[in-house]
Amino acid sequence: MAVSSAPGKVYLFGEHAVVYGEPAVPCAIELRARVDVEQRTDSKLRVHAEDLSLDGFTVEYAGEPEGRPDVDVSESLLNAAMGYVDSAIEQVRDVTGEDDVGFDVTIESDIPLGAGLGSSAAVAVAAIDAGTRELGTTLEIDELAERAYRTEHEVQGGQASRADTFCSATGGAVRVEGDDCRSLEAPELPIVIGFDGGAGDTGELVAGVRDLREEYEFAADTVEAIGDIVRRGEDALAAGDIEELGRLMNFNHGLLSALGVSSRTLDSMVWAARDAGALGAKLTGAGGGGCIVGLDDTNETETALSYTLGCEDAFRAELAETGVERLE
Ligand SMILES: Nc1ncnc2c1ncn2[C@@H]1O[C@H](COP(=O)(O)OP(=O)(O)O)[C@@H](O)[C@H]1O
Ligand SMILES: C[C@@](O)(CCOP(=O)(O)O)CC(=O)O
Ligand SMILES: [Mg+2]
Repeated sequence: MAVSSAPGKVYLFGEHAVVYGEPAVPCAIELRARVDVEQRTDSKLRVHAEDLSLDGFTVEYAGEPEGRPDVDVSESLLNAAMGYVDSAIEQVRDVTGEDDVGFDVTIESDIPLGAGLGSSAAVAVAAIDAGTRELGTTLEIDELAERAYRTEHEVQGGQASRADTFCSATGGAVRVEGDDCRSLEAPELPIVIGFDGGAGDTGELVAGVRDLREEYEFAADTVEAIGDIVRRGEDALAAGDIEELGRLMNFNHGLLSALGVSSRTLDSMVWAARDAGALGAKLTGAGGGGCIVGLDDTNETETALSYTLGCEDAFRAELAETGVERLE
């Protein structure tokens, strides 16, 4: 058996725009997905994913060729739920050339699903890493990140960036622009997260921004303006200017909101954080529902969020210095 874990992330800046070649700066956080992979004697794939709960059902499912789980939900919901693991295992088969190999895969994760904290990337990175090691191949981190990116690309309907997967594989703060992925020096950041208990469908939200960009020139300009914010943000990060970082995060949230990916609860958590004195606050990840990220080194934001209608959980997040961890 091989066991790997990989962290989730928050976006300081640049989600969505990064899909169209603008830069983005995500930052790995100490919430992890852990994946155990054990080779089977047959070619079946069985996935135990106790956290995989969508619209109130929890499944232990077997991927192809054992068939779909017997649960009463739509095919598309099920595909969205199972897609990342199935596709990660396909990458393991592809990179090792062992097309007919079967696995038992067990996933345990601290990262809420579909909430913008990169659970999909963490699961893909950890699953590919453990799966390849189970077959005796240890991938270089860059290759691992690339393979995990292909998983996200496939499941998100052909549109994804390398940001989440590179960040999860390497840890720390990173900068991603197209296929140029690098690590950044980052100061200690007082990260606070608010979670509305909900989720957004990454593929759908990405498609929504794509349609807007195609229809309106000003939406395409908005995406480019996010790129400008990210470039300013990098300077602020390098200078350790947290106040400027906060202002830029606020601006970034406004533009994401204009692109239609915020929600009432995300907006109210963002405002609660700002009213409490956060230096900045924005949604993180695909949006639609899920998490916001704020910067505040006092307890005020966390406290204010915990009293905010629609906020289910508020907590501080530490930067994860290490990306993938090879546990067994
Ligand atoms: N603990 C888990 N077990 C199984 N699959 C998971 C787990 N966490 C995440 N996933 C996969 O990732 C998907 C959520 O990814 P996504 O919509 O991109 O949101 P995010 O990456 O922001 O959490 C889930 O639908 C599921 O397919
Ligand atoms: C919206 C996007 O920029 C980030 C999605 O992040 P998450 O899956 O919501 O954590 C999509 C991508 O970069 O592939
Ligand atoms: Mg994701």
